Amino acid sequence: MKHVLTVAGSDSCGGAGIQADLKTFSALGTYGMSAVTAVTAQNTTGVLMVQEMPADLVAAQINCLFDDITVDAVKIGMVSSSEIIATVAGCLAAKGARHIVADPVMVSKSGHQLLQPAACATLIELLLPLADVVTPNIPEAEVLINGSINTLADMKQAAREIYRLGPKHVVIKGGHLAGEAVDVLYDGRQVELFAGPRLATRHTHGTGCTFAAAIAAYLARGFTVKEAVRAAKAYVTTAIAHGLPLGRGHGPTHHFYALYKQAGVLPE
Ligand SMILES: Nc1ncnc2c1ncn2[C@@H]1O[C@H](COP(=O)(O)OP(=O)(O)OP(=O)(O)O)[C@@H](O)[C@H]1O
Ligand SMILES: Cc1ncc(COP(=O)(O)O)c(N)n1
Repeated sequence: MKHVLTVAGSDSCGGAGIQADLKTFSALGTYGMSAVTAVTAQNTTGVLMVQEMPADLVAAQINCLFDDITVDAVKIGMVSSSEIIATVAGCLAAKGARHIVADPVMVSKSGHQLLQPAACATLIELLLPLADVVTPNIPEAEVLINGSINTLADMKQAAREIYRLGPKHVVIKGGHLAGEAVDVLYDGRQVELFAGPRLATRHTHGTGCTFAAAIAAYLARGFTVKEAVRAAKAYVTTAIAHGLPLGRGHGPTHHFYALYKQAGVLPE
């Protein structure tokens, strides 16, 4: 079995962050490990409180895993400060980490800032060049290019511009545009589109985390980036289709639908 590490924030309601990543890793047949960068108190309606972990504790979590266990892929989610970003980038570079998927988390679906605005430059400078795949949503891509994205053509152009910042592949997620949910992959040569139906649901908490974690799990299992993005898109679409109507806000995606169905624990 392959081993995948998530470096991200903890989401107490289990829909996004570390919790979404670990569920995704398990659902996709990989062994999940974590380095917690921050603890958030959040539910489906919003983020109430955030406590960053000390940078040396973040470093210790990452280093002790690489010193003991083969890490086949790494997913990076919420890394809120310049100090934490520099620490994570330094540790991963020093350990020669492979298959790095960086999800440049900036603002939660409920509107809470998860990246300090001053840390954005550090994310661009230190994290993007380390990434095999970077997976901004549309508002994040707009910040990275300092421009606006309203159409599929804008997404393709933005993917090219973000590629110039150093990642080996760019996937811009189309969850925030209207129409079909189309994700755009650029590998420095070609643009590929991954389209899926737009599902009419508000239970989309953690879709971006789930998608990036799935790409990391598939890369660990030996898929090419293109194959991993295709498979991750199928995985997140199913997880959204069976999203759980928990709480009063955006409920989480469902990671184990097929398994639970087979086990007979879901109502018909
Ligand atoms: N309503 C929807 N129906 C189908 N697919 C969707 C929908 N919303 C998002 N997706 C897909 O989910 C994945 C994540 O995209 P999205 O743009 O929502 O990321 P995100 O904003 O980073 O998510 P989050 O911040 O909630 O973790 C993409 O593959 C996108 O196409
Ligand atoms: C710890 C953590 N990481 C990431 C997200 C983004 O997910 P979403 O945009 O669905 O709120 C989040 N809410 N919390």
